[in-house]
Amino acid sequence: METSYFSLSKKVSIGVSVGVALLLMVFIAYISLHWFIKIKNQQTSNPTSSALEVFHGKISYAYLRNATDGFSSSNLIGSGGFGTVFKAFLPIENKVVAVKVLNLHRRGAMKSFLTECESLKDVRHRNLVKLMTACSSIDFQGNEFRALIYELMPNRSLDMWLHPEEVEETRRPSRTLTDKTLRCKRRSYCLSYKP
Ligand SMILES: Nc1ncnc2c1ncn2[C@@H]1O[C@H](COP(=O)(O)OP(=O)(O)OP(=O)(O)O)[C@@H](O)[C@H]1O
Repeated sequence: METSYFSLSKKVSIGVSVGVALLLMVFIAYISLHWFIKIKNQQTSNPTSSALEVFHGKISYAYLRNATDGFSSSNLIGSGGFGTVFKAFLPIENKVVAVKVLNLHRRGAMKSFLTECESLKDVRHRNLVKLMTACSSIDFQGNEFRALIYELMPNRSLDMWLHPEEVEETRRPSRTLTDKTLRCKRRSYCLSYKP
């Protein structure tokens, strides 16, 4: 009688232990799954941060602002479809670089930023400009700020050598529609010209 009582209590305690262990495992699995989904959602809702993970050292807005003398026109190199390029001296790295500040009001600028971060992160080629790092921050006015930091090409762009007067034009603050049309026409003439 006593033996069967002991074997019953033993069975009950084994059953309870197995039940508790199973519950604990289910709980741990639930927490891990929840945590994994949360991290995954954070990455997709903020693609900039995942794109920037590739860089060893991110750079702050204040640091870039100082390095370009407040993005002064004296440091302006040129401007393109999605932003303006400035020459900057990075004191910690003791290096002169080119900083492309993206104009986020321009449609496609953010996409261009993310694409460049993703595509140029591992590219090392003597004929391609090296993307050193990027800046994803908020400026002093509280606006989103994105910049790409490239190795400075001292000889400037191929465009500068082919059409120096056109590149100088882009440094001017504003161009009229006629100026732009003439520039496009000259470009298409150059492209269609075959010697
Ligand atoms: N790494 C660099 N070093 C020196 N000058 C640069 C560098 N990157 C850009 N520049 C200068 O800044 C100008 C603008 O460059 P940006 O990349 O914004 O325009 P882009 O080449 O016309 O490309 P897109 O319009 O597609 O953005 C170039 O024409 C070039 O003179």
